[in-house]
Amino acid sequence: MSEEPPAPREQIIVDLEPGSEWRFELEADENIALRVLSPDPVFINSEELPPATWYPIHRYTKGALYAPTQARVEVTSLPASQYISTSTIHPQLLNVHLALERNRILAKRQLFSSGPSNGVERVERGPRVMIMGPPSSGKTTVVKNLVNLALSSGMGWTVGVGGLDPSSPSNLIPGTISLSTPSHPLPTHHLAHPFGSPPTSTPSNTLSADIPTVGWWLGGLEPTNRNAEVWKVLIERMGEDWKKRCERDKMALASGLTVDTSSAFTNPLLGTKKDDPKARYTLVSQAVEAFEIDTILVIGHEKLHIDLSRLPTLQQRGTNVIRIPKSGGVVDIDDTQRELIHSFQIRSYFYGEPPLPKELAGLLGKMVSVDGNLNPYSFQIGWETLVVLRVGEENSAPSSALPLGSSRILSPTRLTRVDPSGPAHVVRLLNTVLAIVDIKPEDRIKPETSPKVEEVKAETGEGEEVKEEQQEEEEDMEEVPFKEEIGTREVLGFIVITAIDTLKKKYTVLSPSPGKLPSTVAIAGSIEWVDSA
Ligand SMILES: Nc1ncnc2c1ncn2[C@@H]1O[C@H](COP(=O)(O)OP(=O)(O)OP(=O)(O)O)[C@@H](O)[C@H]1O
Repeated sequence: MSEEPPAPREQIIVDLEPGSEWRFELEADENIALRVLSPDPVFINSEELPPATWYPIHRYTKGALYAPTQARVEVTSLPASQYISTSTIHPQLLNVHLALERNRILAKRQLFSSGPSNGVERVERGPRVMIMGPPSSGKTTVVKNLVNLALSSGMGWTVGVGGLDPSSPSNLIPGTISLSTPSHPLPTHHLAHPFGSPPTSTPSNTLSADIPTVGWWLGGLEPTNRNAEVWKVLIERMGEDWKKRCERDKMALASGLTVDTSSAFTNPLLGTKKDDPKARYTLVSQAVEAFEIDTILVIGHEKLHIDLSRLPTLQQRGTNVIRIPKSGGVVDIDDTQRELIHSFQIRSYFYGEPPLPKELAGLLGKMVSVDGNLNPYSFQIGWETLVVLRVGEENSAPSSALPLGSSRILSPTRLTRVDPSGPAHVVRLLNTVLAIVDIKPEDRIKPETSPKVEEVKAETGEGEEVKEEQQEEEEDMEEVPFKEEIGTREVLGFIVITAIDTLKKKYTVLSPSPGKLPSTVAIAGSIEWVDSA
């Protein structure tokens, strides 16, 4: 019996007026593809859609097509939630882009020519812009648009993208901050990696070009007062990395940097030391200093704009604070959706990006065949072999365990080795995502030079008692034979602990590719993942 040929597809057309946006929100069962039928270009997040070719967009994605001139687009199916709006912030984003582009061109001229400047304004480096705003204000979307505008200009820029939002969406696994350097416009096919996927050991996918990316592991979804010191060190390290990159790559220096931020940046009191009550917006000042940011774009939020314009640390540096409107199309992402995005991003790290659904396969031809070829690998590794560490004060023994009147002086980025034989509710390793860090021979410290836990006695007159307790505490804590610095080092990759065998003393871990782990020292945080796909 021969199969019946598929019914001819109904042609669904979206007509766009000049300067309008077609906004869509795809649900769990909605996958679409679209193609431009009219002669003029149509953009998605400032990436030009290839003319006449189908462009797939996966379920859950939310976004908008923008047509500067009259346009006609064909869609495979109409999402339940979609509408056309003539209110768009594209002209404003274009104005910002043109101002940034001018600086890039002047910087390039300055950096690549040795002759006198002949009265032309001297600009030593490309623009460094940081985007700020409350949750779901469109920060990531603005970053993506500005980066794509620069990468589409035909000038060969390699704009740095700073991901200072360890929550969602980020470039690597949630819990990471990242620095990437795309050289082609970033596509919008799905929500796993809005800034392009980093190269992993898994085969690359045509839907999200591999983008060179370096990541640092915070191990949490946002900067908080508890991880503020670790955050500070990570930002400094990332800033140094960017500086070094610019020293060896003049084009990167001329192209500049665009930084996405966590909405926690809008909280004036976060990360501020208790002994400095006057300090405000410490997270902002730290980032501005680390990356030598010259412009902050504030989305919407009038008070934040005024607050930052008056901030002495920014005034002293001459940082411009500019307010841009919030797009009416930005979708409020609730907690359930955020969890879904996080889970999706982690799954994509291990299993690759989602395969295209069959109904789009015929339309997209070759694009489909590369999906689903990924080779994640699960294996067992002994507790003694895989060294799992935690970074920071919050992971050390509780201060309440110390004698009355005494307090502990610990380095805020100290390392603690996690002992998996401890009580499960304390150890919390099952389903934990671990960041693998590189260890060199010089990172190991000899036992006699290992840092000891120090305690100071408050003036209570109970000296002897405190000393005794201190010794017990020291004996209980396992010394970590590595320099503290490895805990905030750039990461090599990620694994997840999927099972713990307490009898055999082994972890089962999932890695994105077969073969030996690049290092057997891993940092745990609070990011957990269970594959529910
Ligand atoms: N003009 C638009 N039309 C339709 N959807 C949009 C538009 N602009 C942004 N969105 C969508 O709204 C959602 C929130 O935007 P975005 O992630 O840029 O905000 P954010 O401020 O970075 O969020 P977060 O709170 O995670 O920091 C995203 O799914 C994005 O694709």
